[in-house]
Amino acid sequence: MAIRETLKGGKGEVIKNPKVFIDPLTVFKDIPFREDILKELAIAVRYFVKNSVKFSTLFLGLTGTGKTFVAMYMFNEIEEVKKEDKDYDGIIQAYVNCREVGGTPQAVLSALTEKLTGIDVPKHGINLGEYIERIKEELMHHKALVYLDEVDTLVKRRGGDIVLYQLLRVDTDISVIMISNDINIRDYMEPRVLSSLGPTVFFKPYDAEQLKYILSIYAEYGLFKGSYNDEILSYIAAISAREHGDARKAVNLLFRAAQLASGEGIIRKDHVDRAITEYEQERLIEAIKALPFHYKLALMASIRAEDVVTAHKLYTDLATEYKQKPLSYRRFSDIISELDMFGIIKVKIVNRGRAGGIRKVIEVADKEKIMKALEETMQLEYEEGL
Ligand SMILES: Nc1ncnc2c1ncn2[C@@H]1O[C@H](COP(=O)(O)OP(=O)(O)OP(=O)(O)O)[C@@H](O)[C@H]1O
Repeated sequence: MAIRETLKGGKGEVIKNPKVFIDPLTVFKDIPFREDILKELAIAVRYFVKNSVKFSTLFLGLTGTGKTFVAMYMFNEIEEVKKEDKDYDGIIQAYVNCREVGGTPQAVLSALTEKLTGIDVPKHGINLGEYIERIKEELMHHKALVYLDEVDTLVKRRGGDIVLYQLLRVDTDISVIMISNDINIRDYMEPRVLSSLGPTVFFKPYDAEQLKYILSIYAEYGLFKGSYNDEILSYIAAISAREHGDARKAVNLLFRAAQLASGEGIIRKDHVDRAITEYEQERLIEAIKALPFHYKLALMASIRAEDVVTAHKLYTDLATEYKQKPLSYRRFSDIISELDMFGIIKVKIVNRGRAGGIRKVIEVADKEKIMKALEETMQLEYEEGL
């Protein structure tokens, strides 16, 4: 019976329109707290379209500060303006997430060429200059606006910044918006790349007040009236502003809490607390999946062992099993300390009393979940040759 109620979405339902949370760009008419950035960008785009003044810009800011949101909003607005203003007719837009396509210069350039020309291009066996040539050819009669998201993954690859340089300097009408959440991205660029890069736009973290306002819009469009109150929004906003003002976290927490409250008609603090616990666990799993291979081996050994000495023995066996040269005890100990600092494991120093010396005892919470995450990624990495 309860399932039928849930299927029908009747009494006690909290979420009016989930699309607001899943695809917010379909709802947001403008983007609060990012109006100035959007206006400046719109002016640059207009000069580019109407007066052929090329531009490039770097959106820089921590995660969840609205960089991709602003870029995609602009993308959509330009597509709309195309319908009204003839000058925009010949504009081609291409959005590429550098990490998602693989991050290498080859992968990014082939994805970009494909998007700009609309033709499949080989992903291997063709040199980088040829991609640029194909882009140039296509852009003899068009102008292109290129969005390179997570561009830090490209820049950190060998030759990655040179690809950017070529794109920025190519003798065609191409403007580039780059997006990065790595604040140090510019340290990875050669001086000549840096000097051809346009201005950097900083996305400041939202404060609790701003996050609350943002949440109130999601709640207004996405939730039923009366299913939330001011305190709940303030609570989520305060928590999301604590590390840094991450709107993604705030919106996710509200959506998850609303799902947990489904059937109960109102979001309570304990729904939010459960959503936070889940969120933190997911983050931990993500962090574990992103660890370097030997850290994963060390973590796996730590789960099975009680102290650091035993863990090192197990680690050595594991490394051999995975055909890796084991690291020394000293280096292993450093890794263990780092895992402790990340909060993934806990190392406690226990005095052995009269026998002398100390024993470093390892404690790991959520062993099963961590093990599962490790097994999933390690096998893959191993098969792909690390
Ligand atoms: N000003 C805003 N108004 C409404 N929602 C926002 C705003 N800023 C961010 N968001 C929400 O936060 C989510 C994350 O933002 P976005 O994808 O732009 O992050 P980002 O800065 O690109 O971070 P990352 O570097 O992690 O990709 C968006 O999908 C959107 O739901």
